[in-house]
Amino acid sequence: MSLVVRGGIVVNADRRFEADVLVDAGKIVAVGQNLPMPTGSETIDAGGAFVLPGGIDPHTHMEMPFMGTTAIEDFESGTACMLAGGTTMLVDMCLPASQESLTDALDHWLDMARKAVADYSFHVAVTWWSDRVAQQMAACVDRGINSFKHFMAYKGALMVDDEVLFQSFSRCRELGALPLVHAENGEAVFRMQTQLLAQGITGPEGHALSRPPEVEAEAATRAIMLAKLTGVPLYIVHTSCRQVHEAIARARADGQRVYGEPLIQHLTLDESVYRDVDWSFAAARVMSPPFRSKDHQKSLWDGLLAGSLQVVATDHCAFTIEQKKLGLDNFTRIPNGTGGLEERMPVLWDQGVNTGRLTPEEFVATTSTNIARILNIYPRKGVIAAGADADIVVWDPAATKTISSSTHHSKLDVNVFEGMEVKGYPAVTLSNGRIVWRNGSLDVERGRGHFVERPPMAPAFIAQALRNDQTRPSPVQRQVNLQQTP
Ligand SMILES: NC(=O)NCCC(=O)O
Ligand SMILES: [Zn+2]
Ligand SMILES: [Zn+2]
Repeated sequence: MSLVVRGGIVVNADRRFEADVLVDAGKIVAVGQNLPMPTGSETIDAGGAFVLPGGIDPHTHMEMPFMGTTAIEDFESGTACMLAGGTTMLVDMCLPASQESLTDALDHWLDMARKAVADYSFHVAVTWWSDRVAQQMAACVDRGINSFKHFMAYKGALMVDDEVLFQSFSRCRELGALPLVHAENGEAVFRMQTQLLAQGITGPEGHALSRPPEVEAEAATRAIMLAKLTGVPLYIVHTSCRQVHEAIARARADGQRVYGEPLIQHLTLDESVYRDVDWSFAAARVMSPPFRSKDHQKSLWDGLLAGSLQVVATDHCAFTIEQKKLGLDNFTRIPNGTGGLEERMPVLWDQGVNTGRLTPEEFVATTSTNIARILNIYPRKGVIAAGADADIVVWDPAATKTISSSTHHSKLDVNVFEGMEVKGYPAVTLSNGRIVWRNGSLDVERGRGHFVERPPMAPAFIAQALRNDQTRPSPVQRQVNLQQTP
């Protein structure tokens, strides 16, 4: 069915303008003023509100098996709650176990995601290495995956060493696929955890103490150098601190394509939570990297403004208080992860746009357009333009809401933004041309989401390939004159 979003101000990453948006068969078919209405089409009156491309959250963990339990958000509840907050696509982490085939894991994640109510894609993790993994990476690329995740932390579980990083980054370069890293030195974390436990520190404060910014900075710098050596762009997930932001900015100033992804949690919540006397309150906020000081937060905001950090994500990984209690007497066993899928856009608008840190255009860039470009799905996603998927948010900058676990749509029993008042909220969300959120209620259908295939060789890779070619090592041609050799 066709519909028209009338009377709004379209905001794309490059500009804003008054326009109607005509939608048919799940696609935007025209953007302009006084568009003719096809007979029988529905009208959504935007009433002067902003009309934005739907958000893309490039970092989530639905149903993730982790630390002896499984994250409770599933693809149905996760994609539903994100629509309520204006996000219309997520990219989840598909995690093969050690020795498991990457394509088998991809099949498993595709199967779990069948119930999604909105669009999704996957980064596939490389958790071990062999020639078979190199072949399976190519098979994943053939199936629409153009990014591979590497964990430099979680010793004894997902963590990989420098050999795997070097091999996998090199393979990514051959395939035109983007390597992602969780940058924390897992060995240093493990040693510090052991020391802290020996000192009798067993509560959630130990989590933050065992993962200071230095463990993140060391790993991020190492990954950046390995990306330089292997000639591949790099994406650093959950960039949480000044040191990593500065390492990314330095690398970019030095001609490397490195992307940084702060989370909405790290931008707005600080480390004081881990010293709360209420164990459940502190444990609910345990995630890696941990929340940081206000100085680090400022650096992340500055990075978004400067363009040295490009994307705001959530790393939505939902564990209930009951699940967190696995670590009641040992912080190293508290399942790591927090939620944010539904809150990312409103909190970023409230603390970014309403404070003048971001323009509405920069808000669109950091929640949608930049990641669509990085993941090579632009302009299908990330823009309000003819031909794009009709993932559209009518954004009311005057709407207010107090965030609470009692009203959110996630399966979680806590909300790390509990009590936060935000101004700026989605009035209507369209997913593939269908109204899925209006007047504060969801109207979603299990299985309506599509797997979004992402082709390799994004423009950054084509440019990088040229540079790699021009800087290819070459042998010295020598004339060997045996007669003159003594
Ligand atoms: N971030 C976190 O604490 N949990 C999810 C797994 C990961 O991304 O490291
Ligand atoms: Zn991580
Ligand atoms: Zn994650």
